[in-house]
Amino acid sequence: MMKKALTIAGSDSGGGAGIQADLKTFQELGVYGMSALTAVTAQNTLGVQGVFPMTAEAVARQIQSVGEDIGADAVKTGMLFNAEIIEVVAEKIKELSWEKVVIDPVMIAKGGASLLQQQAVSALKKHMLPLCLIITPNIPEAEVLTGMSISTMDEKKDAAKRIHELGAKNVVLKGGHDEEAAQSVDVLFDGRDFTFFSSPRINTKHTHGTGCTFSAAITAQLAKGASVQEGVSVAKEFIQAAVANPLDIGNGHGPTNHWAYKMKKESGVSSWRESVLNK
Ligand SMILES: Nc1ncnc2c1ncn2[C@@H]1O[C@H](COP(=O)(O)OP(=O)(O)O)[C@@H](O)[C@H]1O
Ligand SMILES: Cc1ncc(COP(=O)(O)OP(=O)(O)O)c(N)n1
Repeated sequence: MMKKALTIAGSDSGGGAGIQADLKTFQELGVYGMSALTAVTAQNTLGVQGVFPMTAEAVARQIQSVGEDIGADAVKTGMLFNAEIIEVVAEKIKELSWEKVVIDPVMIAKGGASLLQQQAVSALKKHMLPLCLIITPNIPEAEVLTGMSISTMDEKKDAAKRIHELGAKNVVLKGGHDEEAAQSVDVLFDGRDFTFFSSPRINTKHTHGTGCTFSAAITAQLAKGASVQEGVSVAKEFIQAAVANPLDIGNGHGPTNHWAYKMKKESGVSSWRESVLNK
């Protein structure tokens, strides 16, 4: 039976992040993808040129339409933009009794554009964190959620514990912003133990949408019945392949390569370029 995943997130017209990244990732991991749009962004690899939020009513209606007919085996949230949208999303998740919920607490795009109003952070903490199975903050987002500054591994572990105390059952503190490190290390805290997911850091500017893709891959795996640990492990492999095989699209921070993981798995070759060139 086909497994289904829903993304509740913003649209990235450039196709590298937001619902576009999520749906590509769901498809590549063999899961039927659905979307409830929270905002339309005019965006490309150079930055965000405009943000046009949906009404809270429109967001609620989309989620209800999916829930009352199709259903979802797992759900992720990305850009939620304002407190009104956050409140209706939380309401709908409760009403529909969805439990496999992954929150990517999207706040600021790489170019600096705000994708979450500052006054909505407390709504995110109050309404969304207690509902989620996994939250996947990057370092700046974890700093906002905890109010602490994070640079050392001890600080990362401390921050993960504090976010867990806010109600998130599992916290994956991502290491992509640790630019000096040789390894990109994501720290998972499940309320008791820490697990470290480490991969060589790739020196590239084409990392647009890494967080969306990573959290969508976890969601797809959860939809198929994976445990939290298994889901994060596959997501880490997925994003590593996607970053390691850039597509060179646009003039700025280009998207990652959503085909790379599956091509690598299916062809057995180590790089996506190798598999394409051999065809
Ligand atoms: N240059 C890189 N090399 C390898 N992995 C990376 C790189 N940049 C990000 N990642 C991985 O991509 C995922 C998203 O991380 P991050 O960039 O911190 O999130 P966000 O896009 O939300 O800022 C994590 O698994 C992280 O380890
Ligand atoms: C519509 C939309 N949603 C989310 C993001 C942020 O995506 P992320 O994966 O964190 O990647 P960067 O923006 O940091 O490259 C976005 N840009 N747009």
